[in-house]
Amino acid sequence: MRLSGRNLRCLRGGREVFAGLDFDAVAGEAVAIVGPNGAGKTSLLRLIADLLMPAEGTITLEGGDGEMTVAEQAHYLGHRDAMKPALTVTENLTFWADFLGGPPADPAACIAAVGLSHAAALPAGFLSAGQRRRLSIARLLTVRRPIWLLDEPTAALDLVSQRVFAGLMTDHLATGGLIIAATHGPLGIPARELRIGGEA
Ligand SMILES: Nc1ncnc2c1ncn2[C@@H]1O[C@H](COP(=O)(O)OP(=O)(O)OP(=O)(O)O)[C@@H](O)[C@H]1O
Repeated sequence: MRLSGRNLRCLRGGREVFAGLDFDAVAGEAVAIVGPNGAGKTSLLRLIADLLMPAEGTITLEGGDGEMTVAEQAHYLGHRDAMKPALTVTENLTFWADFLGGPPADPAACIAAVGLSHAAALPAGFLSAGQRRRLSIARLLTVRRPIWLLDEPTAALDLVSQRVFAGLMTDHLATGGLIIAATHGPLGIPARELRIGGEA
């Protein structure tokens, strides 16, 4: 599988954020998008996730499911954790599994994988920032999608959780997945750098 972008141009609010941007990511590989604040790291992830339209350029996927869009084969984990605060941790995951479609993994196993079993019955609104992020990471595991698009995924994670997450990313890559992550810090796994907008 190869995900590629060619000659991408991105406009936000009528202003050019970047132009002429190329990228490639292949199965088994992590790409870290780095660059200063406002360079367009989140915007690039949103272009790939089909949440924004490029002003120019193309995004193509070779070796994926030809009947599905890139977005349908991707998980997008934004820097704001998307969850329903009144639903419990387990109910949030069940909701996401239904919403995303496809054969769901066991919610209890996904919750255990991110170390949240003790909070499974708690409303998500009661979770700390790091626990919310761990619940978002559990969403990546509920339904298998080969492309992970991650915006500052390690923000709010303590060192133990960062190591757990690194293990989950390594497993994902080892099973043919690919990861593109916007990050200001180390991702915790080997990653090829895609720098946009010059030095941070
Ligand atoms: N909805 C919007 N309308 C207008 N401009 C926007 C909008 N969203 C983002 N921008 C602008 O687009 C530019 C790129 O933003 P983006 O969030 O992609 O940058 P980033 O590299 O992820 O930044 P950071 O490192 O601070 O997270 C910024 O100048 C931002 O102000």
